[in-house]
Amino acid sequence: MASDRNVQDAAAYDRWLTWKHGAQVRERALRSKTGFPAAADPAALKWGDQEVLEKSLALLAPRAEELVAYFYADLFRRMPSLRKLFPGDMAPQRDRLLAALLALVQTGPELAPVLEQLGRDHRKFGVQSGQYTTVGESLIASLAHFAGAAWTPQVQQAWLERYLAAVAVMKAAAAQDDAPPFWYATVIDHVICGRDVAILRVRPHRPYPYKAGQYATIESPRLPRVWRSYSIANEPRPAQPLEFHVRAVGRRGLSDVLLQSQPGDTIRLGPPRGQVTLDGTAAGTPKLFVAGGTGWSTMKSLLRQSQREAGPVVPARLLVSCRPGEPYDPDFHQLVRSVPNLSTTLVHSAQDLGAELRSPQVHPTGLDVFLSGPAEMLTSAVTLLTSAGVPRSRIHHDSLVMSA
Ligand SMILES: NC(=O)C1=CN([C@@H]2O[C@H](COP(=O)(O)OP(=O)(O)OC[C@H]3O[C@@H](n4cnc5c(N)ncnc54)[C@H](O)[C@@H]3O)[C@@H](O)[C@H]2O)C=CC1
Repeated sequence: MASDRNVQDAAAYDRWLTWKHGAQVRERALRSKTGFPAAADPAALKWGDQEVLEKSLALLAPRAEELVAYFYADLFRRMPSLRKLFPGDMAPQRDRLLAALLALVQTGPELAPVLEQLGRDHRKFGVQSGQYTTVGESLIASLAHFAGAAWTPQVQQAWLERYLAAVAVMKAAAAQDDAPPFWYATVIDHVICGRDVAILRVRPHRPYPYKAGQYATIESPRLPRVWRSYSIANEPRPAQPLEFHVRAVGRRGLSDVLLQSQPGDTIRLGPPRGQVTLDGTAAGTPKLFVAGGTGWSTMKSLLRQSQREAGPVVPARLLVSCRPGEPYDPDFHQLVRSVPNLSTTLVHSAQDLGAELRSPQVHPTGLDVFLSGPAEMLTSAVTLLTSAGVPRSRIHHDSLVMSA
């Protein structure tokens, strides 16, 4: 029998659910009345009682993974047509939902900007407004099932309010967004650099407006409905192809599939996203660019943009942490040499990067910092820089926790 971590389609979910919980429990869950209202009144949004939600989450946490698997099984039983909106491999999807639920309870209304973006991003999946109700019904039924006797009317009310508030924010943002939900683009070429990175160039079929430092989500027909984020490594210029840096991870995920793409392949791009841009930073203030691995692509775009628009970046420092034998990018040395007053340091370990970030000359007063790389690198760099006195508001990086 499949384990709850690797069941991959609706039928397998259903078999797993029946095996795990018994047919009667499953039927009860599917029939459960959640009292789910048809729509939330946006003028009277309530976010649910924080204390009640936190207690409920703490109770559910030990079985959270099971709960999420149960939820998707329940959802696809209620509305089998929803299955086609999701990728074949549901494991990453379940992890995302779990992270989203945690953030929703822990962060509450302050999560609104993230939810707005999530709502806009869901347009590219073709989600219909009414499907949010089915998802909500299924979620409440799943929470109720796992909470057991602790599922009181008060707890249900808190979860309902929180879910409805989140969905209202997502739907409102989606309704106001008049940009295309996605763009088609044709692969021009890809060049393998080093052992396992490809520099991929694609041409969108219609203008794709973005800012240097932003990223795009990409989907390939070779792996339908799997969207992943990649920085756009060049600065925006009319009619210029977009460049992405993709490292093989060996799990037959999107990066591996993109490494096999052929000239002429059509892919889809989600709308450009991301806060790591030069917007709001003065041209003359000191800047620190910190890149880890293929996070270099974000810095490449920012450096090219600085070069084109504002002349020399003065003064600026670039720290790149990469694997031995890298940087992989054949443009790297020429580009960094061509930016006047840019001082560049290459390191090959987290420890050496930490030592550089601790060095006082790396953070002069008035500094703006731009970070891109593995999540662990972002976390440790933010901790080191803020404890060295760099204001949090001057450290720019993207969090992809709830990206769609
Ligand atoms: N491909 C893209 O367009 C972009 C990728 N990213 C993310 O950047 C990462 C890049 O992956 P790889 O190239 O495989 O990177 P990698 O695994 O080669 O790591 C790059 C460097 O990050 C540093 N690092 C790792 N963990 C650290 C920690 N805990 N503290 C401090 N430094 C640490 C290491 O020094 C390492 O050399 C991925 O997580 C990817 O999601 C971010 C932005 C854009």
